[in-house]
Amino acid sequence: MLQISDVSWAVPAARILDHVTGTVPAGSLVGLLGPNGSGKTTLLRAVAALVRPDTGNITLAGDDVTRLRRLALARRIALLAQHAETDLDLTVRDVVLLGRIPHRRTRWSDTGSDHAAAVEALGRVDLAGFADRKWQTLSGGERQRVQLARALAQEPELLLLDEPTNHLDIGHQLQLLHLVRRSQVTALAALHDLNLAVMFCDTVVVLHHGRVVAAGPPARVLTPALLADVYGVDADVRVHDGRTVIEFRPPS
Ligand SMILES: Nc1ncnc2c1ncn2[C@@H]1O[C@H](COP(=O)(O)OP(=O)(O)OP(=O)(O)O)[C@@H](O)[C@H]1O
Repeated sequence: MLQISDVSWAVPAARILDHVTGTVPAGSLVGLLGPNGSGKTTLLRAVAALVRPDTGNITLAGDDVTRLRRLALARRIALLAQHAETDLDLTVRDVVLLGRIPHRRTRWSDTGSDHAAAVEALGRVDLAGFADRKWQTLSGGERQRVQLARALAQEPELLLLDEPTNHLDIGHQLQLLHLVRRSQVTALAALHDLNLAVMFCDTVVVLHHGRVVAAGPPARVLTPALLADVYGVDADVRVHDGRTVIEFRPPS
């Protein structure tokens, strides 16, 4: 379980995270929602121990993430960042194998099981035939799926996803979140698409100006009043065949 307790972080000009508290129970998928600039990426980076909170703490299965050594962190937490780019001349296989580095006994050699984990992860993201392709030749959506394969090959205890459906067509958006759910990995995902959050997340946490303004099951949290307050949009929330669907109206 991930526990975030009363976390604040500020830069000289602004408080970016303001007393944020929340949990991600083991095996659940929690959606981190909120408008642009509300603090989602910063919170994910704090959970990955890339940002050190000024106050509060973050624990994974009881261990303070800021006290974990780099290798332990890399074994336990995978971060699928928003803009994972490289200029290196890597193949898809090389990129996915990066996820295995924290598990190697020696630093330099891939084992048969590393290769098997990489091939299996590529199959799971629907890119089985791509192992020898050059990273630079992939489309944006293919790159995103390779990065997910890298994160899955890492076999983390916690998966952090920063807008993972960026660049993906609707079929692959649904497939990616379905895959995360089915893998039963404990996951925290920053999402902009609120209907995807309703469809796949066990609970959501809504950030606004760095504060948690609502948390709970998505269908209960995402009311028209909240969407108006936080996103400034006019929306209807309907239930069709037992599924909650959010319909947005154009600004008047
Ligand atoms: N190192 C920094 N120095 C100054 N401001 C920062 C720093 N890091 C983040 N911010 C600011 O903090 C706010 C929150 O940024 P963050 O990237 O966490 O938002 P977000 O919710 O992920 O946004 P988006 O949906 O646009 O990706 C933004 O206003 C950003 O400009």
